[in-house]
Amino acid sequence: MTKDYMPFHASPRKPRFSAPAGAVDAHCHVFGPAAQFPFAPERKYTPVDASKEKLFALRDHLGLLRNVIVQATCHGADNAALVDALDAADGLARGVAVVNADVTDAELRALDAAGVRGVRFNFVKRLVDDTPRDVFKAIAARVNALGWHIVVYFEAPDLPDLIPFLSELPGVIVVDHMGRPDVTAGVQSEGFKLFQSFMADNPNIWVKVSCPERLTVAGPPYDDVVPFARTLVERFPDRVLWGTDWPHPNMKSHMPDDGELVDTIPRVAPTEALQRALLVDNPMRLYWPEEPVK
Ligand SMILES: O=C(O)/C=C(\CC(=O)C(=O)O)C(=O)O
Repeated sequence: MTKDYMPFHASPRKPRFSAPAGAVDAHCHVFGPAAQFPFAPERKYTPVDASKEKLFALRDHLGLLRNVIVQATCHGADNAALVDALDAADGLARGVAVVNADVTDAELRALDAAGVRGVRFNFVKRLVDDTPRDVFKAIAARVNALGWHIVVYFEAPDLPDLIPFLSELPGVIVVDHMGRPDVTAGVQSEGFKLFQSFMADNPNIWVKVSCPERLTVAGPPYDDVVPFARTLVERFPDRVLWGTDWPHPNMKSHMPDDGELVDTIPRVAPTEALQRALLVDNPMRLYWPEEPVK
């Protein structure tokens, strides 16, 4: 395990907020178990095992119904642990994979059959080595043909450089963790305005209003992050997703209580209509389009 790695919260409290029926945790991970699914040799961190059983128990404890499990960098492009979790989820989980340029069409089809609906491109330098943009473009075209979308993870200072590239990618693009704004700069900052105009100019850009625990400087209950998420939910109500980010790898300041994270939802989505869009309608449209939402 990475030195000083913080394990996930052992006993999160029950949220006070009751999520609407059918709510989706649209950003979470499974790690290992390493004995069965070894971590990637090129990884930048080694986490504590975070099993599918623990993830599904947390889902139930928090009053959520479904998960979108996102491949994390510690497993590289080996999606075996992700597929194992999808197989065990009884249709209640979908996945976002990581693939290399040499992935075969048969491997992509197998991931699709397992419930993968997106591919993740990671630009965060502490997590990955650089991937040439032509490689990402080629992968994007191939997964677009399967009807998948693209999830991108970057930090706010990298957005100006990435905009031309991201604008060329086909299909829906989902930005992780609000593009990691500097919350100390405030919602009126140039950086956050740029992010919003990027969304306004490109109707295919969606955003996860997730990860207050990583973005905060003030700490729980995340008063400094809530205005950012609320701004995006109110301005782009049909293009926002929410997720726990469990098991919160690489946290340094504190380990969040997942019950408290759920309780930020009514603060970022203050009406029932916004909560339903954020937690049910939007993720269902992207990940379970074949299921009628009641
Ligand atoms: O949980 C997250 O989304 C964020 C991560 C880890 C990650 O994304 C990865 O390893 O792929 C982070 O900021 O360290």
